[in-house]
Amino acid sequence: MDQTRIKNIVIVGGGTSGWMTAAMLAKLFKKQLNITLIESDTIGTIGVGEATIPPLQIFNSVLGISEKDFIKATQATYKLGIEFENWHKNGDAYMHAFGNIGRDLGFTSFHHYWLSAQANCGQQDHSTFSAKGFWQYSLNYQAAKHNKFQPIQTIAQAQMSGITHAYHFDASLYANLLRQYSIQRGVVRVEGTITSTKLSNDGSIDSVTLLNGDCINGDLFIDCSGFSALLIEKALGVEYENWQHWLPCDSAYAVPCESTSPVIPYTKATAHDAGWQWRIPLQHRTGNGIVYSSQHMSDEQAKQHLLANLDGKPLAEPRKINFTTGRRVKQWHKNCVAIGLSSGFLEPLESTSLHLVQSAIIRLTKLFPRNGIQSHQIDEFNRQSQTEFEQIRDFIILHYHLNAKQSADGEHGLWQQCRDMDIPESLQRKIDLFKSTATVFRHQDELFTEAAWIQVMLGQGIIPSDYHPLTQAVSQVDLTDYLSNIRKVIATTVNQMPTHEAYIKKC
Ligand SMILES: Cc1cc2nc3c(=O)[nH]c(=O)nc-3n(C[C@H](O)[C@H](O)[C@H](O)COP(=O)(O)OP(=O)(O)OC[C@H]3O[C@@H](n4cnc5c(N)ncnc54)[C@H](O)[C@@H]3O)c2cc1C
Repeated sequence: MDQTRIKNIVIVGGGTSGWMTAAMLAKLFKKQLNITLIESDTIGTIGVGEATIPPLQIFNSVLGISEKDFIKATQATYKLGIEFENWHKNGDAYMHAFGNIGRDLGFTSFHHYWLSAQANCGQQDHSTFSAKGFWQYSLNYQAAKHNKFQPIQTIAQAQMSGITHAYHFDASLYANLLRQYSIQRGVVRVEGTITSTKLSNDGSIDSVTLLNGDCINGDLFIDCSGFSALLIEKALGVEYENWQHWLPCDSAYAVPCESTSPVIPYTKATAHDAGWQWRIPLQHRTGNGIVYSSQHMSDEQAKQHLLANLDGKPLAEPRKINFTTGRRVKQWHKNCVAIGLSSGFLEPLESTSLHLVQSAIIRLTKLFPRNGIQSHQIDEFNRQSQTEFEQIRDFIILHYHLNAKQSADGEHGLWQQCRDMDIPESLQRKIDLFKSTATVFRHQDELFTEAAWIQVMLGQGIIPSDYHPLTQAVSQVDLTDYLSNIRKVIATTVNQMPTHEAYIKKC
């Protein structure tokens, strides 16, 4: 491959992915790179993507942006998990709360002890040991449902972990913050619309040309152009692997509404007949959207459903977004790396897109070419990206597949279709193992934790038929004490926490 020193970086797109990439490369590589970012005011950004998962804290901290500054600049709130309403059956609710649940004993995860206690509890204590009772052992869940928040690392006296949090934030304010940050560190911002891309003889990208005729050359191009995938697809022809047969929603309407009090510290994802609706509480407004399958719901029905189910007055007209779930077959091809929506899109259900942006940036940084781009670097980048996308895909399919919902269109309805579909073998193995032994195994770098998988599998109605034999090493009396002690510790801790709103006001 080319032995040229990689020095001139061109980022195409100024959405969240473009500015996150620019900010991190400028911070880490300092003056070693000349970074130019091209964004089009005429085209604008997608303007959604406001719920995150915990690792974003690390991203901000590497950039040196304090939590306090971030919360102020982006009107952010804290997020302790996602509540799934009507996903298993209408009327049911459960939460994917971040962080651990209970306290493991040795190598055996907490939920095995809880299942053992549940199996032996008799009639008298059924509320404590019903499936819903599991969340009494989640500090995050209890804090979320009591509208409390405080960063707590550990509860040392009980040897339990503390609060694990992410954020809800205004995506355009975050992009503004990172734009200022990047420009201060030498990133050159060019406003303009790209009309053509010139390729070199070896098929890599030589330059892009703007509507005003300016031509911008680069050694490495980062395609952050969103769903238009201007470079990776339109210029280089890299294919897209369509996953709609597993994740059939393909449309959304988004609309902000006035915020309501209290500002809750969790996202709500409420299933409806043909998809689901999100509620993302920010300090100054609530972000809402409806995600649906256009085969099962018309645009007008979706818009009306969304507007009829807002918690406050709408602040704008609902905006339509079309998407195709799937992934770019090669996210790095030649001298072009696709980051953000150009690299693929999974359902927004578990708020994973910005995390995928973050991890692609970290991966690119780790594999960053010094003298010329090597094919081994490209292959490793693509291998890791594929694994990551597939693991997250499986977790999201789990929510759709394990449902016991009735819908008006019966066997032709979305939920029946999702129940009946063949799922990836990797996911089937996980479900089978949990059903029969309550065990969850994750691959080393897998994003979603054991606690996350357990909550969604229990929440979606799996009752494991067995649990780990090591639970039998603890007497029934000790087991009861151990569980009641955890419940007490959590209740006391939550009781002492300030309300979410009070904590934000102090930021
Ligand atoms: C319905 C929905 C809900 C979502 N919810 C979440 C969520 O809760 N959490 C989460 O993490 N993610 C979510 N996402 C994903 C999230 O919105 C994106 O990952 C994030 O906004 C990054 O987008 P982007 O920067 O890749 O693309 P965009 O924001 O679309 O930016 C593309 C940029 O490229 C520029 N551009 C395009 N073409 C040209 C051209 N010809 N010339 C010059 N510039 C050009 C545009 O002007 C823009 O600046 C959601 C996505 C959807 C569709």
